[in-house]
Amino acid sequence: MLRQFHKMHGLGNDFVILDARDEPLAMTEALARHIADRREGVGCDQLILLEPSASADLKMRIFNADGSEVESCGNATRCVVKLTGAATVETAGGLLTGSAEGAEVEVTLVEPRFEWDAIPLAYPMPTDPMPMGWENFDRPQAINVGNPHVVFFVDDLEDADLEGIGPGIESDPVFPERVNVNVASVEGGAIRLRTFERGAGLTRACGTGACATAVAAIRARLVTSPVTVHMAGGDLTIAWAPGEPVRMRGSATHVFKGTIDLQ
Ligand SMILES: N[C@H](CCC[C@H](N)C(=O)O)C(=O)O
Repeated sequence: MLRQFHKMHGLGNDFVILDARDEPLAMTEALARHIADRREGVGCDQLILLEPSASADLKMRIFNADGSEVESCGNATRCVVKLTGAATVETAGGLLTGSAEGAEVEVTLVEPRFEWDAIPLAYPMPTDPMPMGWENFDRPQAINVGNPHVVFFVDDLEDADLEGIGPGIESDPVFPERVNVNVASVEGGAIRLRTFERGAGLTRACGTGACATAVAAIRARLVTSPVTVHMAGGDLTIAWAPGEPVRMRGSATHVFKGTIDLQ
């Protein structure tokens, strides 16, 4: 069975987007893993499936490269808004709004959650910061921005062994739904960020990671809103104040349209 797809990326965090609004497509973890495979499939960090929605212009389902279906994806939301012109997007992490403004896309995500059971954590504990450590990464803030994140602030980002320590934190039993791992430094009023993503590993940028990290830095009075977040793939501008949803602005790039044989 041949299906058309769009290949897009948000700051190097790349996606295969399948539009199933007119022609349903039964997605499985195995099929998502196959499409995301960079040798036997098309290759992407996340597979994005568009479906009809009763509450928004469309529904966006997100599957990590390991096949796991998750609640939210910031970079992909900008790509979907740019590709479809949708102004409202239903996701498992909440109802999002977006608009394309020239070369950039502005997306409003959800209001961040901070309670232990909203992250979620396996048992009650403070989340600002968590009284826990993993080797030389300790006392992170835990924040849910539609999906779960922990944020570690360090002095030397290059020295942080995120590749080595990330997998153990991602799958620590204290995170029953696993977690996205963010390590950041604050320099000159801006944030530099690296993210080890749940279900995808190190990516060149993470939109929800940038949102969670900006919220953590604003709460800790390390920066003021709006704040620029620098990542390997490029920059996002994040705005937030307590009691508000998080707003993200950045690019979204269409690379090519293709056809895949789903057998
Ligand atoms: N790995 C994330 C989903 C993709 C998030 C990221 N690509 C973004 O731009 O927000 C999770 O399991 O919650």
